[in-house]
Amino acid sequence: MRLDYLSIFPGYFDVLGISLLGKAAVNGLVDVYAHDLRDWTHDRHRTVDDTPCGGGAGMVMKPDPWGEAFDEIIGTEPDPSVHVVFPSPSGEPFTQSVAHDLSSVERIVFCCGRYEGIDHRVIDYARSMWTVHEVSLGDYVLNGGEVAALAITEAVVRLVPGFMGNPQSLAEESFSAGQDGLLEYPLFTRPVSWRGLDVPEVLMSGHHGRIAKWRRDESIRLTRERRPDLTDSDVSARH
Ligand SMILES: N#Cc1c(-c2ccc3ccn(Cc4ccc(CN5CCCC5)cc4)c3c2)n[nH]c1N
Repeated sequence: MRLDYLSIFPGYFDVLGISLLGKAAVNGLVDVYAHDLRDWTHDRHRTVDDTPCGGGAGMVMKPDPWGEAFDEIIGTEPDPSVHVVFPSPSGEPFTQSVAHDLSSVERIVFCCGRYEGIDHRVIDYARSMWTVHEVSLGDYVLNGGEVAALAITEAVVRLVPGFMGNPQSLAEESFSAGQDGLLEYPLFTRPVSWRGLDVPEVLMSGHHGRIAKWRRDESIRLTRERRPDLTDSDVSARH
């Protein structure tokens, strides 16, 4: 999998050389390339923004540098196998399902906007050439797309076959299909007693049926308390 990042702050992506992602890069599972959008400007100030047409606050990212960067990094021929991700406050929700779909893709290009966003013609042009995902991490405001691109990267790459040491742990996670969309149960490890707090006895019983039931009940309880939106009527009926 090749990952490209286009940003006026390419240094954000230095972190991708650390930990598991660094290991994946070393193992050849993932190739990471960060690009400075200003390398495709031609004026003395390396300008990437301008005032919004129609007025309004802030600045908008000019289309020209993006177009020239696309030509050099991706190419000038349409190729639907290239997936271009635009993190955006007005994007569709980024979900585990989207992460799963992207984990089988060979090439992803992250376009990280700043200011008030990117001239919309850049997204329209990208849609005419490649497969585009305009996604939002959630209902809160970031200052740009870089942090979102890092989060999306981690969510996607950990699903790439061969990346995680123990693929079984992926199957048991919240939001993965196998859990009925329920939140994960509480986790415990040794010591059994810590500052007057004990591991629930059932988990030390060795009785796998009771343990499985306790975990299921906890997942249902937590989901009903914290994420009623995840417990549709069908799921509720089953629990
Ligand atoms: N993913 C994701 C994101 C982002 C995100 C992603 C990409 C960019 C590029 C620039 N910004 C800054 C910004 C912030 C707010 C606005 C909204 N406007 C402000 C005044 C009228 C509406 C426009 C841009 C970005 C923010 N924020 N939150 C998420 N979940």
